[in-house]
Amino acid sequence: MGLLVDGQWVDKWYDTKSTGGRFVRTQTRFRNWITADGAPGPSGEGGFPAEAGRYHLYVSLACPWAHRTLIMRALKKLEDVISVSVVDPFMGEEGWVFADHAARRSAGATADSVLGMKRLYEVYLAADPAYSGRVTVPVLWDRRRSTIVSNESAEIIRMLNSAFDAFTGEHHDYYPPALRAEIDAVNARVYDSVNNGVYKAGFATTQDAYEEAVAALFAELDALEQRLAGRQWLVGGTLTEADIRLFTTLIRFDPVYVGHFKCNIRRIADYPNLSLLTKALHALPGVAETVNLTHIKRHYYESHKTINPTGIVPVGPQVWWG
Ligand SMILES: N[C@@H](CCC(=O)N[C@@H](CS)C(=O)NCC(=O)O)C(=O)O
Repeated sequence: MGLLVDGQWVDKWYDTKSTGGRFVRTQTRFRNWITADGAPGPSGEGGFPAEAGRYHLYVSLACPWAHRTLIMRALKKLEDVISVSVVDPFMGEEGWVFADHAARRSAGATADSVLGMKRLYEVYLAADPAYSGRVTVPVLWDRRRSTIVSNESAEIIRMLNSAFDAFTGEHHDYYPPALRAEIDAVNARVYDSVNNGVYKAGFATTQDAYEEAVAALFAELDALEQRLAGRQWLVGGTLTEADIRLFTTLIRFDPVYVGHFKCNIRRIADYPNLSLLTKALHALPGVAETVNLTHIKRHYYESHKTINPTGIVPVGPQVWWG
């Protein structure tokens, strides 16, 4: 695991010394938007019009942020419009690598079918030879301009939701204007305490930082459980991106976050309403195919050597969501 500094790969774990043992996520760098007509989006520059066969997603099946993009691609039926490459689940000293370069190839991982690179950081360097920063998935690549459109999952799912309607028969809006304020409010809480909260607990290097993160995480899970009493979805009686964003953490929770990240006050299986939400999303057409428990468990337990030095991957738990 590492990062690029002025175009050079440096093998380095997260630095929590300067932040009192707290894990602080860095800001995402490529922030352009694909739009229906190529007009600029809320950030970045224009010139990325929606087209079939032009854009490519680099993902990890282990990663909850990348998982959002795969779910949105499946729900919007964009499989034939946007292609995908999948990195190997093990993130070692070279960071994310593609299947043909992996030490122990895992079913479901692929080669880089666009650029033929061995390592994901080479894709970043193809976009910017002097790039400095973390090399994360997901990455949305533009074949035409040979650059990265975006590496911010929250924005990529909105592009997939709204820009490609001319190329799909599936027009459900997962971020409808009338619900945006409420979706944004739910997303903000879920992001801070749950999606990122599990990482804050797991990557903490002081007892205080860990306990603070776990307390906030379970307070928010308890609040979400209450919110879901008598309703199927988080916002507005309809499936929205807020549900998708919560789901990718929920599905990893019992198999990984309870043990590996020590988020063990309760399991999601102990929350009836959160369990129902997990099952409902998993049952949607195309979603189960985006869930790969082998990649999920292998990535976390094998890659984070400071947390799990033996690299042993637990056998359980039994799957309860479908
Ligand atoms: N803000 C990014 C975060 C993505 C992210 O952190 N991905 C993780 C995998 S779960 C990653 O690639 N980490 C590599 C690293 O930090 O070096 C997003 O949501 O798209």
